Amino acid sequence: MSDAVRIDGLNHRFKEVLAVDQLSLTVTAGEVFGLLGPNGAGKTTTIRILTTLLPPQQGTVEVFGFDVRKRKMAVRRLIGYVPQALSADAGLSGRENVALFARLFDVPRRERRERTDAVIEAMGLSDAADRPAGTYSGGMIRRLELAQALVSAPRLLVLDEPTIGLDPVARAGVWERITEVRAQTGMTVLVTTHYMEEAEEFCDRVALMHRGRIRALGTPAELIAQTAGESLDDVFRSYTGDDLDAGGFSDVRTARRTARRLG
Ligand SMILES: Nc1ncnc2c1ncn2[C@@H]1O[C@H](COP(=O)(O)OP(=O)(O)OP(=O)(O)O)[C@@H](O)[C@H]1O
Repeated sequence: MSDAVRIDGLNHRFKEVLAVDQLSLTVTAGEVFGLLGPNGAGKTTTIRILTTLLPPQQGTVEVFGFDVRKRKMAVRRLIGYVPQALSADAGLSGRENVALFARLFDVPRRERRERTDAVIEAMGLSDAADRPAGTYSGGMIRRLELAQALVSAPRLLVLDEPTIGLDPVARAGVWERITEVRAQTGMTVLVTTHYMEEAEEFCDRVALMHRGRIRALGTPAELIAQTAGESLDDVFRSYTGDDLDAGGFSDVRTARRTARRLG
C-alpha cells in the first residue's frame, strides 16, 4: 500500500526551543493514525509543516509522494485540515460556511451545491444548515468544521484535537461521523488528541511524541503490551512521566482557547 505521509529527519526550531527533533514517521494510506503527546510535544508544529503552513527547516516531508516544499499546491489539494482554532464564521449559516470552503478549495462550480449538501448531511447538520453557525453547540461546530474540510473530498484528513472541550456525547458524535466517512471513502486520517481512550478506540496506529521526538510507535494493543500496562493512559504515563503535570502555561492556554471557541 502507498504512503499517505512520509516524514524523514524533520527538525524544527523556534529560537531556543527544538519543537521537532529528528522526526521520522510514515502514515500508511487508509489508516487512522494518532499523534499523541503532552502539551508542547511538537504535534501542532508537525501538522503545520505537513499541511504546508510552515516550511520545514530540515528534513523531508511528503504527502502522497508530493514534497511539501516543492509541491505545496499539489499537497494542499489532497488535504482537508481542521485546526485547533475556530475555522467557521459565526455570522454565516452552516451551509454558507461549507460553500465558502468549496469555493476556496476550487470544487468545480457545477459540483459545489451537491457536494456541500452531501457533506452537511454526512455530518448530521441538514436540519441546522440554514441557521447561523453562532447558534450551534460545540459538537455541531466541530462537525461543521469537518464538513468544511471534507467538501473538497480530501485523501488525507488532518485533525488537530478534534474533540477537545466537548462533552462525551458530542465527542462520540464527532468520531461516529469521521468513522462513517472513512468507511465510505477510504481516506487517511491523521489526528492529534489528548484523549487516550479515543486513540485506543479509533486509531489503527499511534505515535507517542514527547519533546519533539517519537518515543513509541505501534498499534494501541502493541504499545499496551510493550509497557505491560492496561490502557494507552498507562503507556502515555510511562513515556511522559512527570511531564504530564508540566503543561503549565500551555495547558491554560489550550483550555482558554477551547473555552473561547465554544463560548
Ligand atoms: N510560533 C512559535 N514560536 C515559538 N515557539 C513555538 C511556536 N509554536 C510552538 N512553539 C513551541 O514549540 C514547542 C512545540 O509546540 P507545539 O504547539 O508543536 O506542541 P503540541 O504538541 O502541539 O502542544 P499543544 O498540545 O499544547 O498544542 C513548544 O515548546 C511551543 O512552546
